[in-house]
Amino acid sequence: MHKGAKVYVAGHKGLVGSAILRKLQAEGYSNIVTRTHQELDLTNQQEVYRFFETERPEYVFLAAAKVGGILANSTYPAVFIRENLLIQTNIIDAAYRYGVKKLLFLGSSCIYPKFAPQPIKEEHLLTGALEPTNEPYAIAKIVGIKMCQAYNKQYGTNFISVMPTNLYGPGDNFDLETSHVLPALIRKFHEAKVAGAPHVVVWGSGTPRREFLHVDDLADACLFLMNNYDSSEIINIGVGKDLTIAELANLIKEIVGYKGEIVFDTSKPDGTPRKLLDVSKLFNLGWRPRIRLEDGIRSTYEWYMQNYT
Ligand SMILES: NC(=O)C1=CN([C@@H]2O[C@H](COP(=O)(O)OP(=O)(O)OC[C@H]3O[C@@H](n4cnc5c(N)ncnc54)[C@H](OP(=O)(O)O)[C@@H]3O)[C@@H](O)[C@H]2O)C=CC1
Ligand SMILES: C[C@H]1O[C@H](OP(=O)(O)OP(=O)(O)OC[C@H]2O[C@@H](n3cnc4c(=O)[nH]c(N)nc43)[C@H](O)[C@@H]2O)[C@@H](O)[C@@H](O)C1=O
Repeated sequence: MHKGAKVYVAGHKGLVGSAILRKLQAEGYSNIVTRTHQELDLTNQQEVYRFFETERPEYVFLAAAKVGGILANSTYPAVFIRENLLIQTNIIDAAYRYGVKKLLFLGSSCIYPKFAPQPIKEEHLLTGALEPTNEPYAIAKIVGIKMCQAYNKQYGTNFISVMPTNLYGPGDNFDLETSHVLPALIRKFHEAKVAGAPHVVVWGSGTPRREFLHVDDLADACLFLMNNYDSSEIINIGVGKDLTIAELANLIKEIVGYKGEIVFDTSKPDGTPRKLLDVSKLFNLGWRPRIRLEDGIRSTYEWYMQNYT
């Protein structure tokens, strides 16, 4: 991408889209196109075609999606499969019809089988059954990958698919019903500290392992791949290390400065036991994350305090 190229960031108000937008602006890209959800409903095919016909973006970051944590995914499976299929199908097809030079599709580590060998390599896709709590969402993401590959094969497009691990950072969703674990625990420990509550409830057994990547590192990797990766083969984005939910909870407890107890609610689902990504393919291209988990949690906690309290 040259600095004057017309770049469309779909989902620029979200966690990932806003980080990509910040990164593009910081790098001096001067011709960025965005639309809010209110201005353009990406589930509406006619509106999406009209937008691409009028704006003619050259590059697309597809970071618009219906996204949520384990509870939202298992409570609203129909919404997650429908909206994700529509959004990605409309954008990928419009990108082909209106001559987009390159598109980057954001998948997720939940596309891999529940019991995939760890760390999970890209070739483990479609080698086993999926985790039930987010299967409809994962299936939509797999369709997105296959659609990019099919369009590349049949139409000669350059649509790449990247698979990030669990993300966090400024702009995250802190709603306790729909968020992912890391922002949820920042909020729970903070509110318990302020209220002087004796304990904080952490869902599940605390034993599942998760890998966390700061969204500014993810945005950096997305720009790197947009500029340096041209292949239909999917590519993982992560840090190469994970920790248990109990370890994460203790780390956040310490950073927030909460002195009470942690109680595990085993009536809530654990989800997949582990999904550590094998990131050797990305690292071999020369990319590395920069933000340590502890530093990233500290700055995200500061962002939360400035924006939510
Ligand atoms: N967060 C994570 O841990 C991970 C995320 N990813 C992937 O990264 C991508 C972005 O996720 P993330 O930034 O976390 O999600 P967010 O929910 O923070 O952002 C998604 C954005 O898409 C917009 N959007 C949703 N539906 C529509 C629609 N119908 N029309 C227009 N805009 C819409 C949302 O707007 P509004 O809020 O107004 O609806 C929001 O701004 C997704 O593809 C996700 O699968 C992958 C791995 C992990
Ligand atoms: C990114 C990824 O995100 C999702 O998968 P997930 O990793 O299972 O999501 P999660 O962050 O919500 O939970 C991680 C673990 O943490 C535990 N946990 C403890 N306490 C809280 C808590 O308070 N909130 C939440 N949400 N989880 C909690 C929780 O029980 C689970 O064991 C999918 O939507 C999937 O689609 C996807 O792509």
